[in-house]
Amino acid sequence: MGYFPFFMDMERLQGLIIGGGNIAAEKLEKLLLAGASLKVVAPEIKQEILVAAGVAEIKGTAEQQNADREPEGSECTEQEKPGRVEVIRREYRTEDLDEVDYVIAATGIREINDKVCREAKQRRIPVNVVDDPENCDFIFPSVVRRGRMVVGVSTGGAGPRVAVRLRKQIEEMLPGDIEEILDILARERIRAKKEIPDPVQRRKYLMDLADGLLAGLKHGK
Ligand SMILES: C[C@@]1(CC(=O)O)C2=NC(=C\c3[nH]c(c(CCC(=O)O)c3CC(=O)O)Cc3[nH]c(c(CC(=O)O)c3CCC(=O)O)/C=C3\N/C(=C\2)[C@@H](CCC(=O)O)[C@]3(C)CC(=O)O)/[C@H]1CCC(=O)O
Ligand SMILES: NC(=O)c1ccc[n+]([C@@H]2O[C@H](COP(=O)([O-])OP(=O)(O)OC[C@H]3O[C@@H](n4cnc5c(N)ncnc54)[C@H](O)[C@@H]3O)[C@@H](O)[C@H]2O)c1
Repeated sequence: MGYFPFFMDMERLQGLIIGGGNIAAEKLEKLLLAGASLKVVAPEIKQEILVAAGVAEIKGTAEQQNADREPEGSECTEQEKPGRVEVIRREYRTEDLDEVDYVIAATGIREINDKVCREAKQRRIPVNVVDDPENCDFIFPSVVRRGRMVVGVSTGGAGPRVAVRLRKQIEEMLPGDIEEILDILARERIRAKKEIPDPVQRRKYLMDLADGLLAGLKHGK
């Protein structure tokens, strides 16, 4: 195992989640915050995933939620809000991997997860198996988001609870205005690239600006 935290632009990739239960819903929610496009394939799909896909309304009671479900064995593909979540209510098939950039196996059924994992690896599609870190090509970190800033904490699978605790500590220590600071820096960066042609001067300008904004923060908070 040798993990490296690349920060991928998820908006460019097509993801697939096999399984539509609690863990699938959690992974989906995190990926959607990064603007991901995902297909979810499972015979039973949780209400919150259907809501995210735009194929169900938020309902109050469990009875109402069950009433929303398609009869078992029905197969239907419903295209949701453009480019975000598509739900396919049936069991996994190999061809689900067609044109997919990464896949998450979250069925809780060992044979199905193993099949997804094996077939993804055959196609060199990165795979996450939620209850089998040894077979994962990528694992999920505990995430802090503040606007453009993202922190991912991983213990390499050793202790997810530790990742959660560290994430909470990082959340507490972050300056409140970090989002605004990064918005200013992003704007100034674009402007500086156009208006300060000398790279040495540009670099100094951007470094001084960043240091100044952060210093102001330290004193202001
Ligand atoms: C960080 C987070 C992100 C997320 O889920 O997106 C995440 N797990 C979280 C929480 C959490 N998960 C579990 C507990 C109970 C305590 C415990 O078991 O330790 C808690 C703690 C809690 O809930 O407080 C149970 C658990 N998790 C895994 C297994 C299987 C195994 O280890 O074999 C089992 C046992 C299942 C069982 O026994 O039945 C596996 C994985 N979980 C990972 C990620 C990956 C490695 C991350 C790392 O580097 O540490 C990895 C390898 C695969 C993956 O999922 O990618 C998310 C926190 C989100 C947040 O709040 O910030
Ligand atoms: N990674 C983590 O952080 C973590 C934490 C806790 C649990 N887990 C593990 O995650 C697994 C899933 O948990 P859950 O609570 O989401 O389970 P769940 O029972 O709520 O959901 C299982 C889903 O798999 C679907 N499914 C079953 N057979 C399928 C098939 N052939 N093709 C496609 N989909 C199929 C079901 O329809 C359902 O949507 C469990 O094994 C659990 O131990 C992982």
